[in-house]
Amino acid sequence: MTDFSEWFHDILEEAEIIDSRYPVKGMHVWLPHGFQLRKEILNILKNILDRDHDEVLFPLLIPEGELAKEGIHVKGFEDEVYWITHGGLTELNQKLALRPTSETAMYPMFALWVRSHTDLPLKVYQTVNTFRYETKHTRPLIRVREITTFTEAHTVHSTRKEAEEQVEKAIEIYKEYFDMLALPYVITRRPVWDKFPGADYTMAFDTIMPDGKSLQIGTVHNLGQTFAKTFEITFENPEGDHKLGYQTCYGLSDRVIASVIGIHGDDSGLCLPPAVSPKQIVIVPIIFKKKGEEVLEKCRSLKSSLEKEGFRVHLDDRDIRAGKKYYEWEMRGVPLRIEIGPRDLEKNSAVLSRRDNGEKFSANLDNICDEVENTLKSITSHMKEKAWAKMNSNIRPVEGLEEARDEIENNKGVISFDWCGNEECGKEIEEKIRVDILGVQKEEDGGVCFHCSSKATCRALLARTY
Ligand SMILES: Nc1ncnc2c1ncn2[C@@H]1O[C@H](COS(=O)(=O)NC(=O)[C@@H](N)CS)[C@@H](O)[C@H]1O
Ligand SMILES: [Mg+2]
Ligand SMILES: [Zn+2]
Repeated sequence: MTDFSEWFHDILEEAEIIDSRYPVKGMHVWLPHGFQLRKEILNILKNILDRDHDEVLFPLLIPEGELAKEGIHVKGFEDEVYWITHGGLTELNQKLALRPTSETAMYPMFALWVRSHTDLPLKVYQTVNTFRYETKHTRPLIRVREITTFTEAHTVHSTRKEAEEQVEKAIEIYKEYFDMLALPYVITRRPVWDKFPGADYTMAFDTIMPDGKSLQIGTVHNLGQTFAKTFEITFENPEGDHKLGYQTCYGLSDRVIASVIGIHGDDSGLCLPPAVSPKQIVIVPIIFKKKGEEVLEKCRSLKSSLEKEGFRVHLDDRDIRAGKKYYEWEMRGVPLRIEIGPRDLEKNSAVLSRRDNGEKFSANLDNICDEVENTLKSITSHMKEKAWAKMNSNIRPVEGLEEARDEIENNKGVISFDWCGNEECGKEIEEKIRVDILGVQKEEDGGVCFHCSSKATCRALLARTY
């Protein structure tokens, strides 16, 4: 883990997450193990969104005319959009964009769907691949050109207040989601120069990767009425007047998977939160000459009773050394290993071994399901505590720009500081010490800006970012 970038690339290969040899830069193949991890991570999110959103699916291709309608939005994406110009040998009379995100695919349809206030609030989401011709250094899962796991939610409301409330609800959804993945985060309001193109304001979730650089792992945008005006998303209110809708959208990507791998991983490999590990438990029979068959029998019945409880279990009965199995399943991040040998048969017990802290203890087979349930729960809370403690130790308050420069040069991580909030001061800070201002963490009067010494209006965060 001393060289995180190398560790990250190596583990993606060794744990068979993706194959990055695909011959298009920034696009990779999901391998079976990685695809299962991605599926479990997506399931958690879908179960939360499905409570009060409808899942939909929009076309990948967006006519140039629609994409170009919202000036600020298209300006923000114009150098990232992939274009389709031909169908076979026939040149298309209108270029088609591969969606970089789906506002301009969805909102012409929202204009057809939304007629009356009774059609609101409209709350849909889709999990699709989106395409962005990223010119900065691409990295698997972190900065890709095909964002394969892009979950975007889009909502329409009848009042500004309700849209603002939806932004808060989306923030709660992301908190619940990241908590289940034991991922720590800071939440800030992005500076105006770094908000989503076309949004009134952007709330962002950032985490800190092991190399001290921050990674934006989720964003929630209040779109106000900008897109409603452009795409004529209007509704008839109870008094019969035609009003413009108020919108929000929020999104997550492959970066969530990158964070689960990077933040919880260690020098033994992956360390997966039980909620998303493709296999939560691996049973390893300790076979000697005598009693081999009985041990295997016991392992099989243990597997089926755990599976009946809904756990994802693998029985590794390959004829290879147990040590080799331990290495492999620890590298693949399985949270809990259960060993059963002849001695355990006599005592009707098994040895449980935790991947997160290496703890080994024996448990009675009669109440093994409760033992497993409780152990997996304590693994999740331990992983969460550990990750939050590490992140919080990497957020340091400083009094001045030079101190911030030293901190960032020596430790990277996140710096918190008193800020005046205005643009040219913020941009000067970013240029002078080569950082990004993540944004405002808390509105807070009193104190002076740590750079320009004018009145501070907030507590803000800055970092070197991906
Ligand atoms: N090139 C990329 N590779 C991986 N993830 C990315 C990439 N670009 C953006 N993301 C992730 O996608 C999230 C949503 O993207 S976004 O531009 O901020 N927001 C939107 O596109 C809005 N339509 C909400 S879905 C970001 O928070 C970031 O975590
Ligand atoms: Mg971008
Ligand atoms: Zn200032």
